[in-house]
Amino acid sequence: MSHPTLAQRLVDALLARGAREIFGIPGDFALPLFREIERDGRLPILTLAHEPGVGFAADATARVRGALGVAAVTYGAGALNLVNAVAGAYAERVPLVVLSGAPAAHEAVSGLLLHHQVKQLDSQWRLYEEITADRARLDDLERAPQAIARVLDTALARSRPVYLEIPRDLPGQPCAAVPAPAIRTWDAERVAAAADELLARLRAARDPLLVVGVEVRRYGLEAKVAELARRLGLPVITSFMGRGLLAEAGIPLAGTYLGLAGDPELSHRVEHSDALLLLGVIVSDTNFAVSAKRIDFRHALVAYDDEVRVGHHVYPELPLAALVDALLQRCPPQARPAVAAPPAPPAYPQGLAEDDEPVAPDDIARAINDLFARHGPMPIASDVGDCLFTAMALRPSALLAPGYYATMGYGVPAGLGLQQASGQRPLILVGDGAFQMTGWEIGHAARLGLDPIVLVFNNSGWEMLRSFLPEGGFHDLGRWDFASMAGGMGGDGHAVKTRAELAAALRKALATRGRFQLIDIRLAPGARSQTLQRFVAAVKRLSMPEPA
Ligand SMILES: Cc1ncc(Cc2csc(CCOP(=O)(O)OP(=O)(O)O)c2C)c(N)n1
Ligand SMILES: [Mg+2]
Repeated sequence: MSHPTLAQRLVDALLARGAREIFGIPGDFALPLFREIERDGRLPILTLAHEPGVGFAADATARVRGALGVAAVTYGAGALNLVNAVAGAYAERVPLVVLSGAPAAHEAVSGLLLHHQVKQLDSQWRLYEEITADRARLDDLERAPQAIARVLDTALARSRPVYLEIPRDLPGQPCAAVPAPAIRTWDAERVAAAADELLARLRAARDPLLVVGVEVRRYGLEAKVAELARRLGLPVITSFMGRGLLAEAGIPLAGTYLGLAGDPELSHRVEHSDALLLLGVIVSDTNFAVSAKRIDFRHALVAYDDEVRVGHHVYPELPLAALVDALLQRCPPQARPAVAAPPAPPAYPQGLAEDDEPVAPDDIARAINDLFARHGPMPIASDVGDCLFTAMALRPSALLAPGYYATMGYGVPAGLGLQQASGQRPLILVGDGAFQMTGWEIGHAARLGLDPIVLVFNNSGWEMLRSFLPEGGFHDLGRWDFASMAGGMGGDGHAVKTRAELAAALRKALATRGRFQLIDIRLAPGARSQTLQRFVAAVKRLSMPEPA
């Protein structure tokens, strides 16, 4: 029996921390790593066309499972192509592992400039420091096991991307075992003090509210947080980024806070609550910028990024999971303090008129809500653009979207990763502009055994940008016929203009398995969702100084 190799030990460690596949594109600096991983056979390598897609797909698998997602690339051109997806994973708290091939030690000292090299041989190493929570160069086989364990455990503990650089002469070399996943520890007394203070504030409040954000999913806490909301009798609101959270937790959601762009009653309650508990919420402009009344976060109760703030009290190094457990321990099931009735759940638009009227974005929301009402919710991957604003009008369902980092190109690759990780057929919402970036990854769906339903909001331009700055011819993209391209990529295309055609295409797509379905929705130029229109009006209102 030959001694286990560095690659096999790396696969052991990734499997032990929840990875179940690797998305990747090799290059000569990564071929030995790919060969050793394929020989090992426990982590399938799923290849795509372009590294941004690799990163977004791996990101989606991490979000779905609440475990490590893995992207493997070559040194230089590959790893630098991946940067934007990794940056998005950092901003949105995703435990994405980057495996990059690298020159062998003897090449590094050859005195030659190496192909794919940028400024210095370690330029890539330095670039990745800024977009990862930890990194290691596995160039010393004695120290590699500890380094791998430290870096992968950091990815999970901080729910952030990490980077491992593997010189191409080492993947097949014998290597000792990697330590098992570390068990997180924390200061129990500190957790108790934070939980006691939080509960005292909530129980003394006139209108306590719970807002849930991305960390609740990243740390697998949706069920516990739903139970906590039940026991505390707290209305549950999601942040813009947290849309889709607790959708399957069997708890009435009061809606999504969108400030001036959202439900006025809900926004008013959030902005005037005297005990706003933010669990795992990124306090960002996309979540809170369009507030009519600036929320004073100094008086909010904020638990985010391993820190709990109660007014001016700060409790550091305090994992969200530990806090939630401590709160549950202090609120036995029978305790249910009386609090004001939760806001009425939002009414989701449905009942699409199947007529010859041209499709508008809100008709797409109606059609999807009708579909969910008939067949149950489907998981959704959404790109950036009006499709994401339209998604705010959908009935609750699992939603993957770059709501904070807001990069285009996420939707289609993430939909592939979503179906790969969940086994559930997803809907993918994507604009024509974003589809032009990474939508072509859909051509790999058949080979990977995936069959998403893709809804292209084809409005012939960058409509979201145009809504912010109408003048300028640089928003126009021309009308692309995506429907006719689907067949050549192994799927079925449906070009629709009217609401009746949209409803029929959705029914046909739902009934067709084994081939991706692309519904090319020819929107009238300038057609926008109500949510986007309200968002733009809110931004304009807030950016205009109040008249004297
Ligand atoms: C990688 C990247 N480059 C540019 C931009 C900036 C942007 C934000 S929204 C947008 C237009 C999106 O057009 P699309 O047709 O997809 O959707 P729609 O607005 O509904 O028509 C751009 C160019 C971002 N966010 N990410
Ligand atoms: Mg567009």
